[in-house]
Amino acid sequence: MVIIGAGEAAACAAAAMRDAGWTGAITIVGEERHRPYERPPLSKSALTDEEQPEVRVSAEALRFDALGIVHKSDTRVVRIDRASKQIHTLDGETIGYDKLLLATGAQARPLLVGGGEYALTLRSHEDVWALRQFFGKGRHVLIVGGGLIGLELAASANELGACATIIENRERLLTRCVEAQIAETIQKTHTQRGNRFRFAVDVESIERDSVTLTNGERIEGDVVVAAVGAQPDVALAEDADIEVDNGILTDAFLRTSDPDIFACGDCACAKHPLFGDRPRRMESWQVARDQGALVGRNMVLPPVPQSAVPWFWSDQYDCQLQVAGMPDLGATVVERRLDSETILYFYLSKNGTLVGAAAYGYLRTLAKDMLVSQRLIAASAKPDAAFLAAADRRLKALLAA
Ligand SMILES: NC(=O)c1ccc[n+]([C@@H]2O[C@H](COP(=O)([O-])OP(=O)(O)OC[C@H]3O[C@@H](n4cnc5c(N)ncnc54)[C@H](O)[C@@H]3O)[C@@H](O)[C@H]2O)c1
Repeated sequence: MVIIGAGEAAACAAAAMRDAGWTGAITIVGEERHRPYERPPLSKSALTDEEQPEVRVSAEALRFDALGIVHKSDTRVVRIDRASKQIHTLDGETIGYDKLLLATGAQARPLLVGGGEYALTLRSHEDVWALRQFFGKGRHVLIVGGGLIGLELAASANELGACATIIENRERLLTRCVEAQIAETIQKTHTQRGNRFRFAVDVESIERDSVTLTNGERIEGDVVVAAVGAQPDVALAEDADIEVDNGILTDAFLRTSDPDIFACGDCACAKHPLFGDRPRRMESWQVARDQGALVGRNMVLPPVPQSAVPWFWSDQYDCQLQVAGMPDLGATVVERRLDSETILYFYLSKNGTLVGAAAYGYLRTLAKDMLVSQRLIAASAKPDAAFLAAADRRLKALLAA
C-alpha cells in the first residue's frame, strides 16, 4: 500500500489499513518535513499562544512506528506510472504499489494581481512562523478573503491587540458555506471588536504593506494575507490520466477511475449516498479523518460507501460556527433560536429530508443540538418543521420517531 501525501487523511488511512488487518508494507510519501500534523490550530492557538508553536502530530501518526508504517518525509512524487504500478520521486526513487492512495491535499490559492507575491498565505506550520511577527499589539493586518481562514485570522489578530481589515469580493462573508443571517452575525461579532470590512470590491494591486482596490481606495497596514480559497492538488492524477473535475473524482467508496487507485481528503471530489449523484469536494479536518479511515479500510476489505455526515467548526472569539451536512441542498430553511446569541438553522430538501444544519453562537448552547442534527441527517430524517423551530422541544425526541 502506498500513500502519496502525508496529511491528516493519509495518517488516518494508513492506521485504518492496519486496523483492517493489512500485514504487508505501508509507505507514506510526502514532501513536508513533519509527520502528519493537525492544521486546525494554525489559524488560532499557533498564532495567539505566547510560546513558540510546535507541530501537533496527528494521533494516528504517533502510532506509525508501532504499526510498522514507513513515512518518507521531504520526498516529492513526480510521476505515477499506472501501467507498471510504480511511483517515481524527485530523488530518483521508484516505489511499486499494489494499491495507491492519493491524499495530496490542497494548496492556498494564489492572489493573481500585481504584487500578489507580497501576500502571505496560511497552510503550513512554517506559514505560521512567517505570520506571527505581524500579529502583535497595535498592528493592522490586511486580509483578502472573508472565508474561514480570513475570519479566523482576523479573530486571532484581534485577540492579540491588532486590528484586521477583511477585503471580500462578494457581497458578504462565507458565501461558500453559510447562510446570510449567520454571516451577518459573525460580521457583527468582528466589527464590535474593531475589525473592518470591505465588500463587493476587488483588489487591484498589492504592495508590501498596502492594498489598492479597484474603486481606487488604498488601505495601508503591516502585512497582507491572501485567504482566497484552496485549490486541490491534482497534478499527479491529471498527468496519470485519472479523472479529475474540481478534485480527483471518486465514487462513494473513494475509488478513482483506476480501480487500484483511491483518493481522499481535500484533493478528492467524492460521491456521498446521502447527498445525491453529484460528487463533492469537502475541505474539512473531520472529513479528511472520516474519508481517511474509510478509504484505508476499503483498500483492504470489501468496500463500503461513505456514510459519515460532513461536519466542520470554526472558533472565533468565544463563539463557534458549526456546519453539518450540505446546507446548499436545502429548499427550506427553519430557524431555531437557542438563546439571544445562538441560532441554529436547519435545511430541508424539497421532499422534507433534513440535509444540513448550521449554528453560530455559544458552543455550550449549540453543541448538543448539532450532534443530534448530525444523527438526523445521517438517518435521512424528515422532521416536522414546527418541531425543529420550537427551541423548548428536545430534538432528541426526533431520533426515536
Ligand atoms: N474551521 C475550518 O474548518 C477551517 C478553517 C480555516 C480554513 N479551512 C479550510 O482552509 C481552506 C482555505 O480557506 P479559505 O478561507 O482561504 O477559503 P474559503 O473558500 O473558505 O474562503 C475564501 C474567501 O475568499 C473570497 N475570495 C476569493 N477570491 C477573492 C478575491 N480575489 N478577492 C477577495 N476575496 C476573494 C471568497 O469569496 C471566499 O469568501 C478551505 O478549504 C477551508 O475550508 C477550514
